[in-house]
Amino acid sequence: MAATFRGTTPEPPDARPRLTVLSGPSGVGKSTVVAHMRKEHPEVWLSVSATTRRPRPGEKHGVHYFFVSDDEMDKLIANGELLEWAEFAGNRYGTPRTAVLERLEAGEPVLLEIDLQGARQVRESMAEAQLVFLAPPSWEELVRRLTGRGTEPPEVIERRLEAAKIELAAEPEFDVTLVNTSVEDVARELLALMDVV
Ligand SMILES: Nc1ncnc2c1ncn2[C@@H]1O[C@H](COP(=O)(O)OP(=O)(O)OP(=O)(O)O)[C@@H](O)[C@H]1O
Ligand SMILES: Nc1nc2c(ncn2[C@@H]2O[C@H](COP(=O)(O)O)[C@@H](O)[C@H]2O)c(=O)[nH]1
Repeated sequence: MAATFRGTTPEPPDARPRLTVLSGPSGVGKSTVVAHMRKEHPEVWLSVSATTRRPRPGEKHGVHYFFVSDDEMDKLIANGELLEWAEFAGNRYGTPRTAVLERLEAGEPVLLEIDLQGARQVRESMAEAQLVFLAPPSWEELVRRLTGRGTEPPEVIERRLEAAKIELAAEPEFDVTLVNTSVEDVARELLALMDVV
């Protein structure tokens, strides 16, 4: 397991299922790792976020995101329905609160895939949450992955890379860093951190 860990060895996982937050710069491979992990372990519950971003080809409402209007997002925020929310590269994203709390109450392992600002909010409101940072093998590889994905125009890629500089500098705030060199290795390590295997 040590292959992709960076920094100190994490504490052994607590026996209780708890909230795990996966963050890291746009394009590092968070969704790829989570999809790989959930193929083998569908019992890991992934929160579906609300977003004002437009769907990419193939993205489905209620599966990848709840795609909402600006007005709907305003209401979710005003009504306190989000556990956390943030503006990222021109769109807003937030985690529906009730579903997360219900799953934790039911004793299920819960995973959030969110940005740095959201991770900081979760740390404030749920001190027991485990914060995992997914890092790229290098800056050049991050640029290659984000550009190679082909889902954003150049100006949006620039905004995401500007945000990535801030996110990479915040790595020490996280409990654990995993370097995404191999999707399979990182997925296995994340499962172990969540005490699923
Ligand atoms: N270990 C890896 N090696 C090579 N390519 C990878 C690896 N992990 C992910 N990728 C590729 O990198 C690109 C970005 O991955 P992905 O969309 O999962 O990133 P993300 O962190 O979820 O991004 P965002 O935060 O923008 O949603 C995809 O094309 C994916 O196939
Ligand atoms: N703070 C939150 N960030 C979120 C949430 N859902 C996703 N995200 C993060 O936004 C960026 C961009 O995502 P993309 O799908 O447009 O590429 C990425 O870092 C996601 O992890 C959320 O609910 N809250």
